[in-house]
Amino acid sequence: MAIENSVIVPAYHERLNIKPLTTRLFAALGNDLSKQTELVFVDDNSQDGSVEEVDALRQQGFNVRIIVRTDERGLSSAVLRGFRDAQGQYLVCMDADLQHPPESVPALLTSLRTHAFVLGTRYAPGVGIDKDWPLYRRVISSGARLMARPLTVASDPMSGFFGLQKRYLDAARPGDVNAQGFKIALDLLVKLQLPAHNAIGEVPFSFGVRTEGESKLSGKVMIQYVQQLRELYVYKFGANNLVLFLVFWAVLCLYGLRQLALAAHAL
Ligand SMILES: Nc1nc2c(ncn2[C@@H]2O[C@H](COP(=O)(O)OP(=O)(O)O[C@H]3O[C@H](CO)[C@@H](O)[C@H](O)[C@@H]3O)[C@@H](O)[C@H]2O)c(=O)[nH]1
Repeated sequence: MAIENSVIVPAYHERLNIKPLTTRLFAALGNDLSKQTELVFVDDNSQDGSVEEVDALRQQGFNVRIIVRTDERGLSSAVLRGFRDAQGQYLVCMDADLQHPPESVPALLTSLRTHAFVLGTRYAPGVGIDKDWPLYRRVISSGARLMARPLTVASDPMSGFFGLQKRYLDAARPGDVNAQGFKIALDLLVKLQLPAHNAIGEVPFSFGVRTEGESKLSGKVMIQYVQQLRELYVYKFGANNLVLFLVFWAVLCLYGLRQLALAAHAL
């Protein structure tokens, strides 16, 4: 049976998460969907046994493979590499660390049949973010989301759990999509030529906490986000509206200070 769906997982030092993610994903897909779906890890030469782990799972019959990059590092560029290499027309991106539930992938794939882009969202009734996700990450995430508000109508553009139809990516100009940093979904939402109506579907999911390995979010990634935002504001509104960007930056600082003050008050 032809491969229609590719699930792309950027992975750096994620050996311990590879097996649970693979088994949970294919269990959630069930027999029929599993036959049409490949799982592709894009690893940046972790050298932690991830390759052997994937090989063992493939020998057990799972349609899983791993691309190892030796000349590049970074989440967004790893995702783009996986998308380029994918066999399927329906692409899903998710983190390796199980914060994105593999059980929600079938819903994303279903929604992709009728939408060009589907976003896994943590901001919908009945779902949310695990209470153990650190306060400083919540503050950063809320601020980052606020700053992206003028760029897209999507409720959770910071999400790393999303899908798209490959033809829209194929139609983008080479080099148009920003391969730096972590915020690949936001970049694609702004830059791809999506249909005017009913382009974006949303699938609510509950964001868990990582139990194995560590987050790779660093100060450098945050600076890359600010640079990316500046570029996106210019892309969408033109160079003259950079002032908009600065206003939002100011709002973000005030919001962050308010959240910190509230947190300090609660201690
Ligand atoms: N290949 C590769 N993968 C990477 C790299 N950096 C991170 N990854 C992989 O990308 C995924 C997410 O990285 P984390 O470091 O776990 O990110 P996070 O702090 O949990 O943040 C995630 O959740 C946020 C939700 O607020 C998202 O905003 C963010 O984009 C990311 O998806 C993981 O599978 C991780 O191994 C890299 O340099 N190279």
